[in-house]
Amino acid sequence: MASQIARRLIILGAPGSGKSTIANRIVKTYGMPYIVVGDLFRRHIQERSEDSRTMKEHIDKGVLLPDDLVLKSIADELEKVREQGFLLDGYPRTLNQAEMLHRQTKIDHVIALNVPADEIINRLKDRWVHLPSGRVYNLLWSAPKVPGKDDETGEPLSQREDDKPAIIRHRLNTYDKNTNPIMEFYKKLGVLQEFHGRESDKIWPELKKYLDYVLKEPTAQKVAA
Ligand SMILES: Nc1nc2c(ncn2[C@@H]2O[C@H](COP(=O)(O)OP(=O)(O)O)[C@@H](O)[C@H]2O)c(=O)[nH]1
Ligand SMILES: Nc1ncnc2c1ncn2[C@@H]1O[C@H](COP(=O)(O)OP(=O)(O)O)[C@@H](O)[C@H]1O
Repeated sequence: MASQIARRLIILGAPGSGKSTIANRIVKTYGMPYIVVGDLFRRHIQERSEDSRTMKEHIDKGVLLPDDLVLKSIADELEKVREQGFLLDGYPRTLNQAEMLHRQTKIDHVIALNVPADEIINRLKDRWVHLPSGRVYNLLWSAPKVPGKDDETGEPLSQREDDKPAIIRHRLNTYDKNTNPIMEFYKKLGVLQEFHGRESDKIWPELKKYLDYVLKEPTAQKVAA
């Protein structure tokens, strides 16, 4: 079912909490454009485009990229989907990013995944990705049909540099440091909804019930004429 009115959604969560996994189910169910900030940077790095060196240096060490570079990178993508609405994954990661976005684009719903850290660390050691598409697999939980190969293209899967345990711990610390001010920001705006759990298959039914309700409500931003 595609939502008829532009809805602007954000999915928040720690690295490895299942944002991409859940976001793909949201996109399949409600049919809105899906912007994955991390994949955007990985594409820049693969294409060796402008700023790709800075991006690679930061990402391989699990260090957040400068706020202004991030907003510059996603501005064009958001502009392209302003009318249809979108699901944004991987932004904001700092309060400043949330405030900068709020000045440009009002967000209708913020979905926050809350998954225990031990569960996340356990998952990420088995995360394999198909870099060109951003498709995500897990050797124990959602393995590819052919080991090491992407289900759709048959191209090789790889593990991300920043999924190494030491880098993950750093990224989780960064997330813990930054997340409360961002959650408070969206709580004050009355758009935050948190979902707690250890498994995406348990979080999804509750999240879908919530979205079925809110996406039917005509509360979304009237698309600017
Ligand atoms: N064991 C397990 N793995 C999961 C679950 N949900 C997602 N994953 C896997 O955990 C890893 C992180 O999920 P991902 O969607 O990439 O999280 P993101 O970093 O927040 O986008 C991937 O390998 C997923 O396939 C789950 O409920 N259980
Ligand atoms: N909004 C952002 N602000 C700053 N850096 C970011 C942002 N989003 C992604 N990055 C950079 O890209 C890396 C990978 O992000 P992402 O693919 O979203 O990780 P995950 O899917 O594991 O949460 C981050 O560790 C960070 O270095």
